[in-house]
Amino acid sequence: MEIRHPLDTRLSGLLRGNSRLRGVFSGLPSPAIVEMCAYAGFEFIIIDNEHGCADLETTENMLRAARASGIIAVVRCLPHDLSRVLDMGAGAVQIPMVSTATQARELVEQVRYPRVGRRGSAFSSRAAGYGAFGGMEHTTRSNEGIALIPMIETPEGVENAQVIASVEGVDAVFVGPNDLAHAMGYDNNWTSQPVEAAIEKALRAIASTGKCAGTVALTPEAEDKYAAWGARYFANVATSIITQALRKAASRGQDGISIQY
Ligand SMILES: C[C@H](O)CC(=O)C(=O)O
Repeated sequence: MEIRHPLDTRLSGLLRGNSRLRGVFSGLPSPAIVEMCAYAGFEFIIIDNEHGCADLETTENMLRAARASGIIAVVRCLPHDLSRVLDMGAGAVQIPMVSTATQARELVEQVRYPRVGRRGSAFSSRAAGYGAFGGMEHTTRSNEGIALIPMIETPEGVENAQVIASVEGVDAVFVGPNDLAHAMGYDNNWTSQPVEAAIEKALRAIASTGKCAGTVALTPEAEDKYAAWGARYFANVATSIITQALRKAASRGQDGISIQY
């Protein structure tokens, strides 16, 4: 019998490659949405534990659905949830509101076991196969394979994009355009010129370090524009896609309006 390791470490390798990666944020607390995104053809899903109502148990079941269906799972969570999210088997974590290299280094400490960082041990957790893949095997697989993706969402973060991306142990940096627009005083108008200029500045700075840059891309045109600025990791928003499709169906195809996220 072939046994699949519960801790999926594929993303860290892909982030070091050259190809574009496409995924979706999902605020919906459901293993079914994970499977739907996998069967739709997305490479990754960002299980949202910053927003939405997914609790930790549902998140663990969503990680199981990802492993079974083949899609890569990233969990977006706040730093104080990192320990439990990693123990339940997240192979990639995306952390909001990182504005300095010091904050990024602190996240590396939380995500990596000693001697690299100071993550607490739970070698009988799901991530370690409930002990079946514990010990040094688990330490090495986790320290080398878990992808850490800080999110830049403030003007300070944009200024520090290069040093944040340069932190050893950071695998990619994601620019959150909506929060950045808010922080810059443009409400959620992240297509306004000054916000676009800040997104471009951050993406170019991240890419200049050789680390993978990511952001939200809702259309192929947007993806191509951000790719020209150095991005390679693109996330759409599942709830918006679904609502938009439902609205179109409910209006018998009349209402093709694009939904904000
Ligand atoms: C879809 C996400 O909430 C993206 C994000 O954080 C943003 O600020 O934009």
